[in-house]
Amino acid sequence: MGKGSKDKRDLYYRKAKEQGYRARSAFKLLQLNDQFHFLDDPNLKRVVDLCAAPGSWSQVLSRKLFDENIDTDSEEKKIVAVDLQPMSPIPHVTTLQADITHPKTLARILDLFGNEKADFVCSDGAPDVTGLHDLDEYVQQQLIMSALQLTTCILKKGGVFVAKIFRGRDIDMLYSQLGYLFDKIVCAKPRSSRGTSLEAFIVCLGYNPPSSWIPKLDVNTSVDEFFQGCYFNRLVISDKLSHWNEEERSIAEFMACGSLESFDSDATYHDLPSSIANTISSLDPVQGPTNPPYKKALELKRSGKLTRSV
Ligand SMILES: C[S@@+](CC[C@H](N)C(=O)[O-])C[C@H]1O[C@@H](n2cnc3c(N)ncnc32)[C@H](O)[C@@H]1O
Repeated sequence: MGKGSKDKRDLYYRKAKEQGYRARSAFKLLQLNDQFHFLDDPNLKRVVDLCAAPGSWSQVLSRKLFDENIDTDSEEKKIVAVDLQPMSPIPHVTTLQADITHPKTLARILDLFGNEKADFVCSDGAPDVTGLHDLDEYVQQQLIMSALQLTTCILKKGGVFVAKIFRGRDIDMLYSQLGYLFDKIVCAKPRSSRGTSLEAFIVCLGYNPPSSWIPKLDVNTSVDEFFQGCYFNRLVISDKLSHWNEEERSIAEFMACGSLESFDSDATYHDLPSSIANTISSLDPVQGPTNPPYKKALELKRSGKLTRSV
């Protein structure tokens, strides 16, 4: 594959570089926002981007809050981006290299917000895949739960939470549990997210937990323990079987996002207007990797010290 051929095959990859975004995922958040307008609220002040590296979602947040909404008081606005990996600086974004599952991370974010709650939290988290399908699915679910736990500790009432999910076997359960904490849950699929992938995004609008429920961030808490108190009066598990009550199944509304004119991420465009097709030349990445695992090997190779142990 020649340099630049990905520029032609994946138009979102190309568009990201043209518009100065570090990753094509920027368009997922932009297309979600086109549908739900959560970033167009002029009162948006404190925003958290979980699992943020390399930072294209943070770039979108920075542009929306500071470049487009210049009329509102920028003194009060704050964006905090958290990732295990280091991130190169982004204007108006405070980056934390930290694990979202660790309670100290929550304390650090609250500290940066002066103990005020956040208006919006998003998470595009994905763990490293092992290839063992069941293990990967389990770790992904744990990461979503951690993002949710952290969010419930930091989000203001009425706030919005957006997170990447994979529509696996048990996803209905997550939708119904989220329904206890938010006014509305939508499962959204932006056009820039490949149709062939199970990836989708839950958009949770109007944080509104039961008044007696206490949020907690603890990786050792089981899902049942976490939601304890939410089910009050809504779900009863009984040993005695009474007559069958047909309970409404909780299925999140599904919504495709992104205008029909936007590119389809699964399509190969053979018929780009020649004015575009002929001018496409490869563009350099917007931001090189900060500390890739292969960095040391490259340095050794350049200095002729790379040896292979047999
Ligand atoms: C798909 S990338 C995020 C892309 C980002 N939204 C963007 O637009 O540039 C997923 C990220 O999740 C991060 N991650 C995975 N587990 C994490 C954890 N426990 N704490 C913090 N970050 C985590 C990974 O380091 C990775 O950078």
